[in-house]
Amino acid sequence: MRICVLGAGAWGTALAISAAAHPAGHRVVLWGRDAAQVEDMARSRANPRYLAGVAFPPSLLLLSGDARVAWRDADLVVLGTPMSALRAQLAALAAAACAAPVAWLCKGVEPASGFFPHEVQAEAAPQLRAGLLSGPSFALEVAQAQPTALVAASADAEVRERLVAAFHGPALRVYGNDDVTGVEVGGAVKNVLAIATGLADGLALGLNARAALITRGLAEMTRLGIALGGRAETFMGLSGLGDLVLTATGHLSRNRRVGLLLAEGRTLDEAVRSLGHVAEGVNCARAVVQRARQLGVEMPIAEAVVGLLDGCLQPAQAVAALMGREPTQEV
Ligand SMILES: NC(=O)C1=CN([C@@H]2O[C@H](COP(=O)(O)OP(=O)(O)OC[C@H]3O[C@@H](n4cnc5c(N)ncnc54)[C@H](O)[C@@H]3O)[C@@H](O)[C@H]2O)C=CC1
Ligand SMILES: O=C(CO)COP(=O)(O)O
Repeated sequence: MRICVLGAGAWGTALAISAAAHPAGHRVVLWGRDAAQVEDMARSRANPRYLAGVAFPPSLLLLSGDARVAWRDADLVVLGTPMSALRAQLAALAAAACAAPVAWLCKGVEPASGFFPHEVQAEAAPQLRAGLLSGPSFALEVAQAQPTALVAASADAEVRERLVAAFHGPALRVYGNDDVTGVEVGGAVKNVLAIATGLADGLALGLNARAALITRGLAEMTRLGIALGGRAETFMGLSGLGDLVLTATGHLSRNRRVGLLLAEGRTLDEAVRSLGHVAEGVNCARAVVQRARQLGVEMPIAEAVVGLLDGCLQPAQAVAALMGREPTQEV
């Protein structure tokens, strides 16, 4: 299969490495917008800026310049860019009449519209055959071929099958799911919740607090997802509970790291700048909460994260606000 990955950050590069090493012998092109970075990668056969210490398989092709040259022969186009690039990339693919299935990797909500990725696609590029990959997957571990399970979500069975054929392999299990809304809500909300657990851990609030945040956070994610049309069981799966546990507890998470840095007293700007990578939870927390409010869905943990990010709440006030809520039923 000919696979084109657009976006040479951590996750796009990791999946390109994984696909290029696949026993099926896929022909994989990794496209990056920064010509100098792509030149360096082609020379060093690695992406030290985003994935230090991982060598590229010999067959991986690197390209920059006109993205159409990279994807025009592809059987599958993968968008390895953040949420902020999604609308423009989809519109460009649709305008150039891309016939191959397109799958995005970004996890979040568009800040201006409050749209989840499939809603952006429905508006910007409805003619594309589309889907996404999600689930608990730190880029570095996938690039190192450590065992990982992902979800390929699409309403279109052929798109799901294409994603499975492209990526399912010895170190990567890829499960299909037609609940696109549920999978996307899990991926977006877990990033917001990871900021909360990072903050709690940074403040040394204890393991009980972390478990409470994860569990009640899962309840918030599930309430929002069901209100948007997702299925309850999706939130108990890889893109829900699975990715929430990984991101809320794993030291490789950028979103969790933002919470840890805020707990140290760093400003949000300092925290985000020090990452050198995108932290989607920072960009989309407010839009997630606004979407929930419109639907009458209660998300107190996500609301507290927004208060912290906006500077309206200090960490101790956020904890007091959550602990001071009226007693209520668990379910
Ligand atoms: N890193 C990870 O472990 C995982 C990341 N994701 C998601 O994948 C998305 C990308 O994340 P990362 O690769 O980690 O981010 P990153 O911060 O490592 O890299 C982002 C890349 O996108 C490029 N980019 C940004 N805007 C662009 C545009 N308009 N056109 C072309 N390239 C553009 C940047 O130059 C950079 O190379 C995010 O939504 C993230 O939540 C999902 C699963 C795992
Ligand atoms: O989505 C991820 C793992 O599944 C990566 O999470 P972070 O963006 O917080 O690093």
